[in-house]
Amino acid sequence: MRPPADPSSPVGFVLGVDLLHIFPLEGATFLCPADVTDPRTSQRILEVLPGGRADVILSDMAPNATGFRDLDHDRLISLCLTLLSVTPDILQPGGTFLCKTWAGSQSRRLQRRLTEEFQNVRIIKPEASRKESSEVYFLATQYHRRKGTVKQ
Ligand SMILES: C[S@@+](CC[C@H](N)C(=O)[O-])C[C@H]1O[C@@H](n2cnc3c(N)ncnc32)[C@H](O)[C@@H]1O
Repeated sequence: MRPPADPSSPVGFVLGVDLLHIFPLEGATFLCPADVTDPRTSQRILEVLPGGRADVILSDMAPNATGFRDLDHDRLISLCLTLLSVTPDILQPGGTFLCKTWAGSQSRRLQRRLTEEFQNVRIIKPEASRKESSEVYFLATQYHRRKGTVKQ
């Protein structure tokens, strides 16, 4: 997501990416079908984003649930880590990363990785998220890249 340079202007740039077809939505651009785990998708995102950078990466991605809680958790964490691995190419320094997870044993691993790259990392449970669901979101702000990461 790229908010307007002039805050009084209501126009930003929103780019949606999904494996599935997304119906057109006024004011948004979509890359679909596109798999964020495919390096060609990062390339396409860079080509479409104005200035080649996003201020916010927001992920509600989830794999199709198998019903095996641990497996589903691991697959979703892996998806979040893959997305995090492309942030050096896409996210503006100072930017924000929000991703959905299902709570489980690998959550700490994701949290650790986020803490290496962002100044602030919080776990949030939005009001709209059902209380009985294990869904929680990681909100990471003030992106500074991992020490030693060199942008190509
Ligand atoms: C919980 S749904 C999100 C739905 C969407 N936020 C909405 O309100 O319609 C999870 C979405 O993640 C997408 N997804 C899962 N794995 C993906 C991947 N590797 N690349 C891109 N999208 C993926 C799925 O196709 C699905 O549409």
